[in-house]
Amino acid sequence: MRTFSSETMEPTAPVAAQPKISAQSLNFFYGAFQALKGVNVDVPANRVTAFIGPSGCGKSTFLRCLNRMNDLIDGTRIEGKITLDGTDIYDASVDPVELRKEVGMVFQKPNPFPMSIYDNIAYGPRIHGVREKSKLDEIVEGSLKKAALWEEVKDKLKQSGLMLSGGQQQRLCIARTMAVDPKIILMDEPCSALDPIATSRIEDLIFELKRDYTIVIVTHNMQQAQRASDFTAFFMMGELIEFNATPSLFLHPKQQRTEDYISGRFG
Ligand SMILES: Nc1ncnc2c1ncn2[C@@H]1O[C@H](COP(=O)(O)OP(=O)(O)OP(=O)(O)O)[C@@H](O)[C@H]1O
Repeated sequence: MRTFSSETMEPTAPVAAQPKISAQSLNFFYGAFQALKGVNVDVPANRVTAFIGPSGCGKSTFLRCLNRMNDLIDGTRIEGKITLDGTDIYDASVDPVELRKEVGMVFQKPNPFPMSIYDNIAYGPRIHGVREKSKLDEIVEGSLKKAALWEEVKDKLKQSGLMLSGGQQQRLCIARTMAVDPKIILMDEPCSALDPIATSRIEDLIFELKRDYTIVIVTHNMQQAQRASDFTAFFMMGELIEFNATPSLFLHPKQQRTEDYISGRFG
């Protein structure tokens, strides 16, 4: 399997794992403004892939294409193809609600629902038809354990999720995402509102989670990309400039613009 830089269409790196998501010739428009230009990338399964690049380069737009969140914005248009396990996610037969169950998302600002910790986690499974109390209990406990939050909250599951610290709230949101059993977790700057200790806990968690999930993380923090990701995609002005294994991209960038960005010459 090969990956390509959109600039050169030359292979940039061999990728060891199977692609979970594949974008081909992806263009994305907000009205007349083209935010993504000819993006080709394979996101490997059970790995962490970081999207980096200067503000406004299209990282979040691309992330939102992966679970069709951009469908919710009026006047947008997409060209090209995105496949998940080989299935075109923009095919008319795909239900975006079902897709978002498979491709969960965690946002920049922790956004627990204004309800109990338990109900935050049980909310998604209930929507998808789980009614049995014992099953919901199992999902709540399992998701909180996976999100490394169980020990801190097991005695206060009836308390509001809004009472937790910022870092705990973000782990609650990660647990909530996992409760509907996704395959992929998209994270849009999940640590930008957190202090260094809470950030470090989320990074440890991301490392643990890649055993079971494919993770894509948008980050402005290049140290975080280096610490937490296996692969990195560098975007600039809507183009994917370079994609490679993270150590290679940071130590031996192939494109001058990647080198300029990671060495802090702009951005
Ligand atoms: N809803 C929208 N309507 C119109 N233009 C938008 C919308 N959202 C984003 N854009 C534009 O698309 C481009 C890419 O934005 P995007 O948020 O994807 O960039 P980003 O790389 O994630 O930026 P940041 O790092 O600042 O979050 C920018 O020029 C932005 O102004």
